[in-house]
Amino acid sequence: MNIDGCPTRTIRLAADGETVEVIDQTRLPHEVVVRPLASLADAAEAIRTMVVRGAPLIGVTAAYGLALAMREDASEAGLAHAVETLAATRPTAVNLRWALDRMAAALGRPEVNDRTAEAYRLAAAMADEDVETCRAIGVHGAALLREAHARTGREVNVLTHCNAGWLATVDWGTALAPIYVAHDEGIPLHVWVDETRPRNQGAALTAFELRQHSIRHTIVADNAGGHLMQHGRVDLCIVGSDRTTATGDVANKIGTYLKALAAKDNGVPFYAALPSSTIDWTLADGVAEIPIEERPAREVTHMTGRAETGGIVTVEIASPGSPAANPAFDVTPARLVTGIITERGIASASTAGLAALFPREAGRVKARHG
Ligand SMILES: CSC[C@@H](O)[C@@H](O)C(=O)COP(=O)(O)O
Repeated sequence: MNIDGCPTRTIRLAADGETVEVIDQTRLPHEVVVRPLASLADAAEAIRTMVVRGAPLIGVTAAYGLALAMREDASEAGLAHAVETLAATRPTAVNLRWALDRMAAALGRPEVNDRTAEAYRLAAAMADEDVETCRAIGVHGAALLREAHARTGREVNVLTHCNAGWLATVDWGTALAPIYVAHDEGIPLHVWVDETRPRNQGAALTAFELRQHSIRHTIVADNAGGHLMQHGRVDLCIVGSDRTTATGDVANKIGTYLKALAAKDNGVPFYAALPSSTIDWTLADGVAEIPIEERPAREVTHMTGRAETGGIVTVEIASPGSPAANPAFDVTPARLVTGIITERGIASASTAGLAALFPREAGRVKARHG
């Protein structure tokens, strides 16, 4: 995608061929700052502090983090330490574990004699693969928007939560990819952007992306979705996911579940868009089994933004001294999900639906579990 007309990816290699460069998402939408990552510690810190965020981008950053780590210590112990350090950064997005397992298996092969070079090669391939996967999600999902437009004959209203756009991946995004593809085809669209408290990924990042791409959108308070759906102002919801079970339960940013409940009550189709790397084939019950990240209370009690006078400021918005809790994700049960948009097509949110699109992956787990 583009920032101010320049084609941009969220992560790339610097001119020295070793340092990794990422867009610092804690500074958006006010400033576009490229941050260099030069070590394992830098990569882990960038994921933990959400300089980079979004499940697919977390996975690719972890892959590059392993490449940076191999420069420091390419031994067996060095690899194990790097995997452990990166895996501990954020618990919910399974793409992190997926990327690390894939990298560790490839780097552990006896025929690999230069682990550093191989790690950079694999990380770059993973980044390219992510772009292709997300583009395919866009192509499949755009069919839903095309159909909605053909059915209604007017602008299609989509509601999305958090940021599952190109900033959350290497390019294109997941939930926003169908919106980009459909918009580029000329389908008239308007996106309701949930602000997404507490970190405001919707108001800050999704709105930034849509504005850069000249797509009509309106930021709404998180609590507005139900009201908009009751009044027929949402044709469909599309969200991303950080981990989806083999049975179709979808973990995504906190607040997603409430939108799905409102959608069910109002007959509004509710889709999750995700690459197959987000499916945790080992899990069957999302509510019971998906680990939910607890983030600092300060993200709830304080807010960061640009002061009307210019600089970036953090202000306290809560009653001083009151305790706050900050579960960062929730799980939407499969029964509330109309369909799952993947790189291979749209599946029903069920074991059979996902297995039909990904028979090999589903089969491997079945075999492992007997
Ligand atoms: C394509 S990204 C899908 C999800 O990762 C996204 O919806 C989300 O919840 C991101 O959460 P974040 O805490 O900003 O990393």
